Amino acid sequence: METEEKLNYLHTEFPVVAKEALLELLVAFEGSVDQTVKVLEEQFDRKASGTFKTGANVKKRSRPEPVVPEHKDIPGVLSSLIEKVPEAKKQRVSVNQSTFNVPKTITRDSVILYNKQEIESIPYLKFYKNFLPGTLADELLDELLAKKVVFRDKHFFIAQNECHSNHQSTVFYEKPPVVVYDSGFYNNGEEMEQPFTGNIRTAKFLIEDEVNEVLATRERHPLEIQSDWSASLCVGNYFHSNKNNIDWHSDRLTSIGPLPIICSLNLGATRIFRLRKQYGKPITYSIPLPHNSLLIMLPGTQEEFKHCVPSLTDSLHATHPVAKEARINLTLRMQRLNMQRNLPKCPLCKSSMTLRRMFKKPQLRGYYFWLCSGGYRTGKECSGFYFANLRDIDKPKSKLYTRKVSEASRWLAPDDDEARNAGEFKMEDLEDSAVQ
Ligand SMILES: O=C(O)CCC(=O)C(=O)O
Ligand SMILES: [Fe+2]
Repeated sequence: METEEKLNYLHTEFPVVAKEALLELLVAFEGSVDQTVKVLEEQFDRKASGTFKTGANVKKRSRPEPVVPEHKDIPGVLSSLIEKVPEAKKQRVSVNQSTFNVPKTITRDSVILYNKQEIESIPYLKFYKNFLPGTLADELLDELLAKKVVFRDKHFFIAQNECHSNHQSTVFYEKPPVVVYDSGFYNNGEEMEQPFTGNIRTAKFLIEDEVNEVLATRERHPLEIQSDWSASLCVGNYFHSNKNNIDWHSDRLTSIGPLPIICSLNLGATRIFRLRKQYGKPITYSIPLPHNSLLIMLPGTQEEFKHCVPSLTDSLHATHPVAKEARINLTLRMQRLNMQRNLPKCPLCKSSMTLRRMFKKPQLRGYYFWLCSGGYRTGKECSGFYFANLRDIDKPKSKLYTRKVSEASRWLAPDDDEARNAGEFKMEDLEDSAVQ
């Protein structure tokens, strides 16, 4: 049988498993359909679209069995399946100066990370399968599926063209927000924010405990939050089907500050989440995020990487017994409230400004700056710019901008020798690379 025929056969038998995953298994078993089928049978019902095998614990509603979070890599659907591949064939992949110990590449520029160990080979990530007690995750999913109407399109402008997102979003807050997330970017002028529900609050407490345990093991950079981490808001994204996606971006720092922690809780269908370094060799990491998985993006992730959820056919790795193709992603974030009280206004047009970090030129990489966001909101482009001086970021009153690069805040990744060795910054460097 030709590979294509084998794949078609496997796909008919296990329609819930994406072809990309089937191909990977097939290759790992050197083309043996029998062996591939054996491994697949351990995790999936044959010809049972959308239904995962739950072993002895088959439940009336085909729900995965509730699991008490142990915060270890609890064996689960795709990951355990891939772990059974005889030889994980690790190789070192060099990403610019960073050398992560990551698993086998699918192509030279694309790596799939399936389990905790593989995902955490990227030092900015923490991953937990079945993070919440199963009943809580299921209830949260049901609750959010029923709240479909509160999720709306986001509107914005790119190069003066009005755009709207291809997925729907909302923002949940602890109480009426002291400061609306991203100066109202998410609510597009409409009342869109929702109060935290009991289930979101419970999930938030469990996530906060985990984050604070992780933080206790790390050294903190002075620009990071210095207190305990506590999520003041939760951005919800609703992907009705595989056609919905979120484009490449890094999360806006304007209200959550530099070096933020963002916790991404996944409910419903398993979709691929992609990460790509902002500079250097363009390797893409693909991470299937199943129902009730938690991905913690540690400080530096937004600075160093872009991420997306593609709508390619292979992005849907598995449907969910209840949600089918629908996926809801909650990202918990902590606002830097004092910083938001002191956000600068554009020196040219007085609009609000967004906080970004330079990454293209090694001499400039790492400097934070403010850029006028007028164009993004209204379509009227404006090039208002300041360097960001974030030294007093958590003080109630502070001046967070400067025109002097010598006063600007900078963060470089620990392995970014290219930037460290790049020499002095020159004003000409700024002219052609500040706006990116
Ligand atoms: O849905 C996801 O996994 C990512 C969501 C995201 O990137 C965002 O809300 O900024
Ligand atoms: Fe994001």
